[in-house]
Amino acid sequence: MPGPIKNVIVLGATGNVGRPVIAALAAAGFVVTAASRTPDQKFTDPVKGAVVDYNSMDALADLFRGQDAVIEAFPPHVAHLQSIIVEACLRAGRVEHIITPDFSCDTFNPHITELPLFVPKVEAQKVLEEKARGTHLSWSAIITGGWYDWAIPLGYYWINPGTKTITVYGSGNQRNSMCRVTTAAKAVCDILSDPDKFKNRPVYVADHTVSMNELIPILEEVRTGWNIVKVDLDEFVAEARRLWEEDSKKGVEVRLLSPAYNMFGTFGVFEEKNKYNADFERLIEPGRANDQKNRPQLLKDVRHALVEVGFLYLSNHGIKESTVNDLVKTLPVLFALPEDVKDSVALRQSPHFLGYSKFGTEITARVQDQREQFELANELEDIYARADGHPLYTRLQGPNQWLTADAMPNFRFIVESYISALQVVALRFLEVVTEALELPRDRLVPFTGFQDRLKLVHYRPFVDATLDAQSQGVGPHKDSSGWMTFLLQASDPSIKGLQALSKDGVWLDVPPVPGTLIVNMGQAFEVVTNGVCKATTHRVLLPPGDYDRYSVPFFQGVRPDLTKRDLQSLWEHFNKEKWNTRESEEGRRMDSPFLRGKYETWGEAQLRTKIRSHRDVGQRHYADVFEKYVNDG
Ligand SMILES: O=C(O)CCC(=O)C(=O)O
Ligand SMILES: [Fe+2]
Repeated sequence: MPGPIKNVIVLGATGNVGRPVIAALAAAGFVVTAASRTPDQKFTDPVKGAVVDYNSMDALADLFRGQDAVIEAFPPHVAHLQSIIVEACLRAGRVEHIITPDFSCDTFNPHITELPLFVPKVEAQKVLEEKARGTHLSWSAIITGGWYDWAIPLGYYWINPGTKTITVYGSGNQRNSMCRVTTAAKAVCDILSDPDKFKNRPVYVADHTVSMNELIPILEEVRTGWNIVKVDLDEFVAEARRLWEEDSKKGVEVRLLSPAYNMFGTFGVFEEKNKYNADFERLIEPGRANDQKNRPQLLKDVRHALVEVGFLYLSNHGIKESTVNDLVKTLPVLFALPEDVKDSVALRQSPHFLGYSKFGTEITARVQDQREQFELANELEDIYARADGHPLYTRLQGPNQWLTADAMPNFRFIVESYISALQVVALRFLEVVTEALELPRDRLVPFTGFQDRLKLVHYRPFVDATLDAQSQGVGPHKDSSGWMTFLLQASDPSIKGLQALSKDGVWLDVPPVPGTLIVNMGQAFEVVTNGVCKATTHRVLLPPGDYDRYSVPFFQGVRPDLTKRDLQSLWEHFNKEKWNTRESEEGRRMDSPFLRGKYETWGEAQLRTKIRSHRDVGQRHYADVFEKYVNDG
């Protein structure tokens, strides 16, 4: 039996698969080296950055020395390197396990080589098996289907929210399995934690298996006005063949960028008889919800907390202690930086409202809040700037502003690891919530968006504050930007401040409990559940004294293109007679204005809220709509 896997090197570290895999591995406690062909300054301790040179066997073997596992997260067109990599693993001596660069369609299907884009991958797999046979080296291939989470917002998928187009290939009845990148990243961790269980075989991982004809009514419930385009599959594959041959005649080498490549991939997904195993639902490994014994009690508790209470503590959430501790330790250092350093990433510079806001710039319930904060999000491309045709609110999405590594070494890595870990927790928790509210599996996931936001917050009471005149950390509010909030109270447990408004209208302390996160619902969740689950009103009131309080709320994203009608699509399920619920008078006054407001999409309402609360950003980056949003009552 090989020893447990600890040291892991990821090849293709900067890609769409590499980055989340690295963050998930580091969050799970593996010692990670991130290797890419060009030097990348982004990886800092504890993740080690490294440059990989596939032309030198010696250099490669050196790089692998001391590693227990190699993850190949590069695109499959680099798979001809497999022979060199396996050789280097064997020379390095200790490497026990390789995860191959599949992360796509089922390359173990016997018909797959009919789709020429997969041929190099299949050949690489053959080489791997030949070379590893009889050695201590084992491997796993992760089959995921399409990456719908990053592909859909970019319009790369057959659902294109930018152009509001759904393309249906053939009958539309073919089901296919599809995956989120974070789910695959979690699978990498699961496999490396128990490699024997998964060794020398494909592992099937996916979040959903659906057909276009099943998906269209769901998409239409969530948002109307889709333009549906039908494509004849025979003509489509004939055209793919023609383009592929034309490329061959021209001597095209990097096929990944040519249309024929994607067309064959699409055909593989929509072939009518599942010849290429695009629907692999029956093969998906359990992995989720393995604590069946306690499930009924858990569901009861969660339902009670959501409907009757509004706030809950989440323990045993599975986030690695060091991921939380690294962040907690960073906060005092971060906020102690000189004001000009913090201001180098000022929020006002960012059209995405991501950056630093100093003390006293925020007002809640007409009183100035006593806090400073950094707003961050999972790193997304600024698609609004990149291509025409996206609605203005998509501009909320975009890259973070990072402090330089000199000012804050490791900062980016610590934050990204935490965000990745929280994304996984939030999705797992949503599965429990869905079941607790008696909804079909995956029914709530379509309400969640692609951008999750994180705030790092620092509070200080006024020096002259008294018990009668306490400082307002943040005034009473319901969270507006998230679907669910997962809050980390990141100071000593003796430091209080957070309070929630009970159903009877009494402010209750919500003290920090080590090892837990506090979960509360956001305004969109309240609307979707027809008010059955109230977004609880809360505030931070700082008792007088000389201390600092730190907190880190993570706001799970809401899909910005949701309309009022979309948000009401579950109201029949959440009918008020069946689901008894109540709220205090003060809480009711906090109600979400979205349904009453005049804005059609959630994203536009969000943009309006952001512009109104950060007017400097609004004037600077949204001059055309500034007056309209600020003066609309
Ligand atoms: O700092 C806290 O504990 C709560 C922060 C909060 O409610 C918010 O920023 O929305
Ligand atoms: Fe809040």
